[in-house]
Amino acid sequence: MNRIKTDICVIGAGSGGLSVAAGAVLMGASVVLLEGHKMGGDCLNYGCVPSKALLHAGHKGMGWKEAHDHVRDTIATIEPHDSVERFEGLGVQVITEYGAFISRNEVQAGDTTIKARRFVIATGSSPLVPPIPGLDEVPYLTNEQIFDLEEKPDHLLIIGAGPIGLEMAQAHRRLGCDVTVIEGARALGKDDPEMAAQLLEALRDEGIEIEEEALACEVRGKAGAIEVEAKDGRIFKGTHLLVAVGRKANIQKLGLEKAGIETTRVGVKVDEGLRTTNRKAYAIGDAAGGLHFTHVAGYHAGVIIKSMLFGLPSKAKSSHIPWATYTSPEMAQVGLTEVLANEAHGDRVEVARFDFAGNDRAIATQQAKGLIKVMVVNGRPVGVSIVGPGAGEMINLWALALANNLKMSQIAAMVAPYPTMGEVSKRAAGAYFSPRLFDSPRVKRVVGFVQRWLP
Ligand SMILES: Cc1cc2nc3c(=O)[nH]c(=O)nc-3n(C[C@H](O)[C@H](O)[C@H](O)COP(=O)(O)OP(=O)(O)OC[C@H]3O[C@@H](n4cnc5c(N)ncnc54)[C@H](O)[C@@H]3O)c2cc1C
Ligand SMILES: NC(=O)c1ccc[n+]([C@@H]2O[C@H](COP(=O)([O-])OP(=O)(O)OC[C@H]3O[C@@H](n4cnc5c(N)ncnc54)[C@H](O)[C@@H]3O)[C@@H](O)[C@H]2O)c1
Repeated sequence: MNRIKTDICVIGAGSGGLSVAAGAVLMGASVVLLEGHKMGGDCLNYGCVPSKALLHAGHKGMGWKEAHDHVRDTIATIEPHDSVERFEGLGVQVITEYGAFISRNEVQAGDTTIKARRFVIATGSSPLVPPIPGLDEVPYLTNEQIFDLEEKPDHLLIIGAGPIGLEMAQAHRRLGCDVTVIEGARALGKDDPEMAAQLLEALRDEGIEIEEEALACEVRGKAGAIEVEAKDGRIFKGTHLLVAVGRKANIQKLGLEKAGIETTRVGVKVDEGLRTTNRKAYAIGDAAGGLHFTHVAGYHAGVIIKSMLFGLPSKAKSSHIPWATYTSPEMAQVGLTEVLANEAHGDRVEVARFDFAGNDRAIATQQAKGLIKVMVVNGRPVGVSIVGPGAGEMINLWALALANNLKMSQIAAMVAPYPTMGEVSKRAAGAYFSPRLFDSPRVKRVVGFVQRWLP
């Protein structure tokens, strides 16, 4: 039995845990990092990276085998960055075992007991498998198996039309599969309905069946012949089944009760500074149960490093966190949607819109279908929704604006190169000021007066 003492023990080497470990060790703390499965976590192995690689393969029209080789090559190219070797090179002590608390300040990992001044729970999440009758008797896939499918499904059924369901729907459709998505409520329910409608129309136009208000209630069949029955009796038939109905935090086997760490319905209970009910322990990323994104796990890492290493007050916010769905067209959001902005700010919300049809580059490159909406309160953006080609890149500007509480006048003051798709952001800011400048009798009076007197 080994015993180790360290400043910081990080449990989980995914997006969040790796960022904490690297940051903390480079700033002088001693760090032990525990990983029970694959370095890089969900994002590298079963999430962001393979899904974006498979979508790319679909967009490029690759064949099934080529597409899956591309997925494997992409992971292999990025893997060294997240590897045990790299982290040991940085000075982190990596233990490739699952860890669990045995007391308030000790974690057991294999035959090693780690006593640390601070712990970080960065154990991520797993696919939620709902208790749908019959599901446990048919072969089904989750994000942990779908990227390893050797054979091409003739007809992929997908339960859940969130980002996982729809990204996988488009990737598989473009790789030549029939695809039916079965959604219990509204597809892309967390996004702006007007934006989602444009994306759903595009997906349906390429032959993806998306059935909304179809709560899956029973699953039957066998490999190659699967049936999903919805609550209203509709029956969907396919050869393969992907379950993509959300996530559950990996917190069951952590011995949290031994450390006095409480949980909620969605993850570890944390305060604004991501501290758990045990003051020595923090929880970040998917394990903390909030927004499930790699960049959120990375942001959380920064928040707790400030507090753990420097003892400074530090709070995690979510009002400036962007996200994107990487279908074609893409859809992106930061801050409040129009509905949420209206709920929060009522009549004070003004919505500035600009259609991609008015963007010259979009016209020239045949990508003129898309929309940006900016929700503005007192001259500052509080939310931005974009659907269209490159939406995930365009949202960066607005993520900067919301993170720094910039004004619309500062966006309007930016000169954007012509012709770029990114000009839509400036034009949206322009749309906010246009009525104030061009429809204002006062402005017209002032200009008339000045013109009479100017030499
Ligand atoms: C299909 C899919 C696509 C996605 N696409 C995107 C995207 O495009 N953009 C985006 O921002 N997000 C995306 N996400 C979400 C993103 O993957 C997660 O939000 C992110 O990985 C969370 O990081 P994390 O560090 O909290 O957890 P993870 O990356 O899951 O890492 C947790 C690690 O902890 C390990 N672990 C668990 N328990 C223990 C233990 N007891 N001891 C030791 N180790 C343990 C696990 O093995 C794992 O390696 C996607 C997710 C999926 C499923
Ligand atoms: N591009 C990205 O950034 C990206 C991509 C994929 C995943 N992710 C992250 O992963 C998380 C999980 O994604 P997800 O798509 O699994 O979850 P989700 O919660 O976003 O969507 C799941 C959908 O399944 C539906 N559903 C639930 N039970 C059902 C049933 N019995 N029958 C039919 N429909 C049912 C829900 O109504 C919901 O619309 C996302 O919230 C996101 O944070 C991000």
